This record gives sequence, C-alpha cells and structure tokens, in this order.
Amino acid sequence: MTQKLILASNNAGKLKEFNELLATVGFDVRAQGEYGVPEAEEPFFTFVENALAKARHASRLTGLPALADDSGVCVNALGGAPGVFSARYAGEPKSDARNSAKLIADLAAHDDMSAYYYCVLVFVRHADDPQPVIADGRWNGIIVPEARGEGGFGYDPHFYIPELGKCTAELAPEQKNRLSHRGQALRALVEKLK
Ligand SMILES: O=c1nc[nH]c2c1ncn2[C@H]1C[C@H](O)[C@@H](COP(=O)(O)OP(=O)(O)OP(=O)(O)O)O1
Ligand SMILES: [Mg+2]
Repeated sequence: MTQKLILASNNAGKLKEFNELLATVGFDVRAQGEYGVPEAEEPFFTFVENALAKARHASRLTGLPALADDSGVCVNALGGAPGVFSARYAGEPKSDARNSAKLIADLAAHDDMSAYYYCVLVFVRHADDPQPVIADGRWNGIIVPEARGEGGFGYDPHFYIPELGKCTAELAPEQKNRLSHRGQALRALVEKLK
C-alpha cells in the first residue's frame, strides 16, 4: 500500500503544481480539503514558521504525514514586501487580482522592478515530528504592469523572466515546474527524504 501524504494547502494553483511535481514520487498524495481540513492560521512573520504551522495542522487533523508550502513574491524596491503577506496583500477575502493590482500601484513610483518568488516546504511525518524536513527555493524575475498569460496562479501574469522573454503565466506547466521556486524546493526536499 502506498503511503498517503496530505498536501497542507487549499490553494488550487499550488495543488495542481504539487500533483504534477509529485506524480513520480511514491506517495498517494491527497489535498487536505479531501479530509475536511480547514485553512490553518498563518500568524508568523517568516515563511518557515507558517509552513511548519500548516504542516502540523494538517497532520494533526488527519493523522497522516503532511507537506506544506509557504511562499510569496518579494519585491526589492518594497523592502521584500509583500513577502510572507503575499496572499492577503490587498486584504480579505484573498484575491489574486486585487493583490496584483495593489502591487502594481505600489510600484508605480519606483524604477527598480526586480523581485523574486520564494517558497519554503515543510514535511512532517506526524503532527509533533521533532525533525521536520525543510527545503526552500528562489526564482528571480521582474514585476511588469501589463498582465501576460493565462497559466499559473497568483502573481504569475505580472512576474516576468527576462531570460525567457515571458511572464510565468505564459509558461507551460512543465516549464514552470522545472524552473520555479516551488519546483526547486520540492526537488531539494525529495533529496533530503532519500
Ligand atoms: O508560483 C507562484 N506563482 C504566483 N504566485 C505565487 C506563486 N507562489 C506563491 N505565490 C503567491 C500566491 C499567494 O499570494 C502567495 C502564497 O501565499 P500562501 O499563504 O503560501 O498560500 P495560500 O494562502 O494561497 O494557500 P495555502 O496557505 O493554503 O497553501 O504567494
Ligand atoms: Mg496561506
């Protein structure tokens, strides 16, 4: 019987990417929503603390190993904002469109559009696991005011990769997964689990 693994996220964009990225890994991957797990609190000011809180929450409520992702876009001219607050940058309820609009407005008076996506993954074998497995990944880009592309989620229509001449919403899923902060972090995590 394959080991079940709970993805401790309710974000459909992330879940899709994890299903693609984990397709070849020997886990039976299930979203926490399938088990009725509600969103965890994310009260902390660091990605790693929020990811650990999400992983423990999902594992506690399901009794299964869990993998959580805390991620965001960090903009240099804004001192790293929205960063750990990316999901709720424009307030509640969470909205990718309003978050992107606020980011573009906040950058209007700035010249430096450089930014990076950052992702921390935390895997716990059980809710009180004293040795969570942690990995991270970073992906550099430029924030552009005009939205481009239909793929991805979140800030992807505004996150431009100069080397590719495309926004990340214009990439095929495999290409995004090969390059992204999340893909990098997941491959690093899988190495640590070997
Ligand atoms: O590849 C990405 N492409 C575009 N945007 C991205 C990406 N990766 C993170 N992001 C943005 C989306 C959200 O504004 C925030 C994550 O916030 P974060 O709290 O980790 O996730 P969430 O609340 O959407 O779902 P959950 O906590 O249930 O996993 O960063
Ligand atoms: Mg969240």
